[in-house]
Amino acid sequence: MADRSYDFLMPSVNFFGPGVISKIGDRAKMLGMKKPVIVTDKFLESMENGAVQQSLASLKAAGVDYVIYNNVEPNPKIRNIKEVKKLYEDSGADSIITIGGGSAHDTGKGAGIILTNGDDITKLAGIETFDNPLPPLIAVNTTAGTGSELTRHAVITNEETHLKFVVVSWRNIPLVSYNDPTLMLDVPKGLTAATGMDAFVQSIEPYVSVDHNPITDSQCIEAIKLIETSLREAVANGHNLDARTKMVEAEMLAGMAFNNANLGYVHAMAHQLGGQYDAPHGVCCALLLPYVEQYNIIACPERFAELAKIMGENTDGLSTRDAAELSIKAMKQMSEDVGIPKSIKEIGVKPEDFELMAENALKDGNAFSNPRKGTKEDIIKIFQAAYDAK
Ligand SMILES: NC(=O)c1ccc[n+]([C@@H]2O[C@H](COP(=O)([O-])OP(=O)(O)OC[C@H]3O[C@@H](n4cnc5c(N)ncnc54)[C@H](O)[C@@H]3O)[C@@H](O)[C@H]2O)c1
Ligand SMILES: [Fe+2]
Repeated sequence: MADRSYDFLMPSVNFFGPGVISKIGDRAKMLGMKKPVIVTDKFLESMENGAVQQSLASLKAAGVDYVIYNNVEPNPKIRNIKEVKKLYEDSGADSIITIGGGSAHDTGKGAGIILTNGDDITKLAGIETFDNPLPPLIAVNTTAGTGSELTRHAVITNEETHLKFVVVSWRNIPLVSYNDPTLMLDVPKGLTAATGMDAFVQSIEPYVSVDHNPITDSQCIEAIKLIETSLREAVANGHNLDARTKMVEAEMLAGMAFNNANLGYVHAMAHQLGGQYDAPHGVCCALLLPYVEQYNIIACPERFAELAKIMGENTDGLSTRDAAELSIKAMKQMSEDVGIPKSIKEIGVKPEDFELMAENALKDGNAFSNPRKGTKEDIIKIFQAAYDAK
């Protein structure tokens, strides 16, 4: 473990539970918001009685004016944050409300960053790279999920270079976030699986990260237990409110854990697949997870043996190493059960891109907390293993 001094970041306020969204108008007013830009996409805007329509009704009832940006794209691009900035300035807005999954929140954070810190966000990749606070930001979360509604990360894709980069700052943490599981009841199976696997990976990577501490460990352990008992059910039976609620609790715990203990090579490599092929983030993470962690086992076998137990494997009488291997088996089983494809080949990844993606993965901010230090050749081998998987 690294030295024992660390900052610990928590969301300031998260309103949690069925129906909490109905109060957003009053809260926005309490925060002094007069005209927020609503950052979302057309699909979410059109959902009958969905997160956007419920939020707008509540804002109207509270007398809060708004303008809508409805062009959020998955793996949000620099053009998206510039469009939000322009709308904000042209309309005389004073705040931001993001409604959606990680892409909506990161678009809102990215726009907030360039509104107060200059136009070129590519210069701000890294940790604590800017000084000025973002405009007031509320995040209404509709996936379980990235945890972006409460994290200090903004993940943006440069559409010209196809590089996905992360701007990390405590100033990115939304002032207020909403996690109302009733907004997630109609998330389709594939999206439930992909976003749930993202939360799963975000509870495993901080657990084995070099930056883990007892607080993040407890968050990871509880998140994994919740995911083990509820993700399969949420995929099989989306209208099960109990399973959806547990998945939201899990994604929040995972978000808080990686906000502090950071991630690892799964995310560093998944960002390359997202940037290069515009592939869904959770699917990329799930496809890489067992192969990265197989590589990581020798760095902390006892942590992986503990993971196996937490995931419900019977490790009685096994050596630490054999128990650790069971955690990899459990990761693969979870992916298979929720219907994730088997290999990165199936999502169109091309081996000729491995070398460049490996180079860039090692520069990604998430690479530094990985428990085993790899070379470019190691990362290429991991991509190859995830490609050959059957
Ligand atoms: N900032 C962070 O801390 C952080 C952490 C992990 C991942 N991310 C980033 O977040 C992005 C992925 O976010 P995501 O996985 O939440 O997906 P997303 O935000 O990209 O949304 C994917 C799709 O799901 C739809 N959708 C969202 N909510 C829905 C609902 N309730 N019902 C039906 N459809 C719904 C959206 O319209 C969209 O088309 C990636 O860019 C990833 O890199 C950010
Ligand atoms: Fe993630």
